[in-house]
Amino acid sequence: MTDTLVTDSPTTDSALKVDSLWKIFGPRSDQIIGTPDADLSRAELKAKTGNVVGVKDVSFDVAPGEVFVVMGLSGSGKSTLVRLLTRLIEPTSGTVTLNGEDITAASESKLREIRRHQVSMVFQHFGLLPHRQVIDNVAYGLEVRGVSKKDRREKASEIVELVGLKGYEKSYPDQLSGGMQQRVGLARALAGDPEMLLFDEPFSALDPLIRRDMQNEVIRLHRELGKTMVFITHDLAEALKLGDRILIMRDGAIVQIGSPDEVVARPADDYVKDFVSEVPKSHVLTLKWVMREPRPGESLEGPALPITTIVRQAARAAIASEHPIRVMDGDKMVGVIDEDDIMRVVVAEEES
Ligand SMILES: Nc1ncnc2c1ncn2[C@@H]1O[C@H](COP(=O)(O)OP(=O)(O)OP(=O)(O)O)[C@@H](O)[C@H]1O
Repeated sequence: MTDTLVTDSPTTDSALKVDSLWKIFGPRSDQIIGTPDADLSRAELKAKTGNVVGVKDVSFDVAPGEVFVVMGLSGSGKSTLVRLLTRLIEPTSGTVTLNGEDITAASESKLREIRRHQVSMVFQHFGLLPHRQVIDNVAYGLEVRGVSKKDRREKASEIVELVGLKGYEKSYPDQLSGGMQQRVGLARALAGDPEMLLFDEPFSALDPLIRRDMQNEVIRLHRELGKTMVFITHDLAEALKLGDRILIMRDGAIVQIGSPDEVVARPADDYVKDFVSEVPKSHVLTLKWVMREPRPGESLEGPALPITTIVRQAARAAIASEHPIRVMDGDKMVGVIDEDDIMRVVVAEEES
């Protein structure tokens, strides 16, 4: 979502830190971790013990303001993982730390406080209150918190405008399209000014065009508000579009964590490779992955572009310039790229 290449674990303090998190469903689920059975595949464990691994030894860090996407097919454990983050489901083992607070050790009252003030969730089926107008749906969380009617209406109007629903304050949910209802859901999540937003496949039921609008809306809101976001999806294109980094899950475990360009350029295994095979490479890869050393005698007078530029965005400059583009990492030239190099990426993606 940003042009910044986030490769390693964030160096800033984490907004969210997940450490060796497990969720096993079934009988005696707490007696599996640490035994050889924990190494069995999900199917083998189920056959042997009747337990199902929902989330398997998952660790990751999310930096403040980062958009972190968790992607996987149905059954890969995404919903379980997102619910573990606020302990809507109890972990079997491991820890979740939110803004320095150990969620796994928090009391019930602390958890309620965190869910009300620090983290908001946006679901596919948002569960808007049908007999309440948009404005009161948006203000609902503030009402629960005991904010006065005047103050919560004021805040809710501000947020309604922010998500593009101005004029619909007095409508009821069933008078709105699916996309607009999801905007109400977004507004409701934002009204309490949480530090983090958790999205659980919020746009999966929307038509493709409306879905695209909503994705753009998330990008815009992130730019304006800078909130940390954890976004769950089964859609790779959505993951690549929204994520600063993407965690790919399979059978409850992590297959790869990386920035969109890393995942596409260096898939961790055949599973990810298969996933990304249809992705238009020139839309995702940055110059980092396609630049080369200058050839002897080659002109170094071409325009300079940052190494984080997406290939497609560099194409116009490459075509317009007689000289190769200089690829810059800060002030340092780290390589060059010309029209032919870019064409090679585009042709390769057409062939695949
Ligand atoms: N309460 C439960 N009891 C037993 N097994 C469960 C429970 N909840 C989830 N599972 C199992 O855990 C695994 C992960 O499920 P989860 O719903 O987290 O996956 P998902 O990636 O979110 O899939 P989907 O997109 O279909 O919801 C699945 O095999 C599922 O059957």
